[in-house]
Amino acid sequence: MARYVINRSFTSSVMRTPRVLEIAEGFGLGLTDKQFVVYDNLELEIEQGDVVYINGQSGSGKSLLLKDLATQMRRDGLRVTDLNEVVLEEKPVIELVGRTISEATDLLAKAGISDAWIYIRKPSELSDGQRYRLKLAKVMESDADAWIADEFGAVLDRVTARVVAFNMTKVARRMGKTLMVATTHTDLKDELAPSLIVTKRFREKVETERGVAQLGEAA
Ligand SMILES: Nc1ncnc2c1ncn2[C@@H]1O[C@H](COP(=O)(O)OP(=O)(O)OP(=O)(O)O)[C@@H](O)[C@H]1O
Repeated sequence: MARYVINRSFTSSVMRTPRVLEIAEGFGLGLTDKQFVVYDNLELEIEQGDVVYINGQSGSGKSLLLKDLATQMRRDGLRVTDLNEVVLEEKPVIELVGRTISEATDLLAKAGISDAWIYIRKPSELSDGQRYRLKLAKVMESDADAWIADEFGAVLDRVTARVVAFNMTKVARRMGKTLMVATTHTDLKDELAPSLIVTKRFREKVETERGVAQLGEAA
């Protein structure tokens, strides 16, 4: 079990343009620098193989948390594959994952792609949602210790998002990977069967819920 401590705050300084000054005057806003705290000594214990589901409204701090966890894990010597860092070569989809065609179709199916027309297209010819799923297949192919995906399933219709969440959890648990996803959507709890749910509220408020599912339950 590794323990991570997250601290994050920003000092906001406002650029005093004529329009800003007019707005400030009109709405009675003070323009002195203010510090706002996003995380204040948040302690998280994450075990290898955990599924971590990070929720919260837009701007609440989900991406910052994922990035900090990834940084700390890498500092501890863990290998982390981040969906945001996946670069797609401009080749047919079927060439981009797996060592064989059957491995490729299997990984793609788990990521929600099972259409032969998509297999033969290049990434630039895919929709955002198709590209996102292709990146998920690349993440599932990686032999890293932890997989992270921000905006998880955000560009997918909700049925596809649920199917992909279920498959990804299953693969991660089978392979003993730590899976950490962040999204504003709160509808993936059943499919992800997370071992840890982090709900980020505004300012530094955070709720955590552990033990929603034990390793292997979702498989
Ligand atoms: N470099 C920065 N300087 C100042 N404030 C920042 C910086 N990076 C992030 N923030 C602020 O920190 C807060 C959390 O940002 P974060 O990107 O983690 O939100 P999020 O929950 O992932 O949002 P979304 O769902 O919209 O992607 C936001 O209010 C954002 O404005």
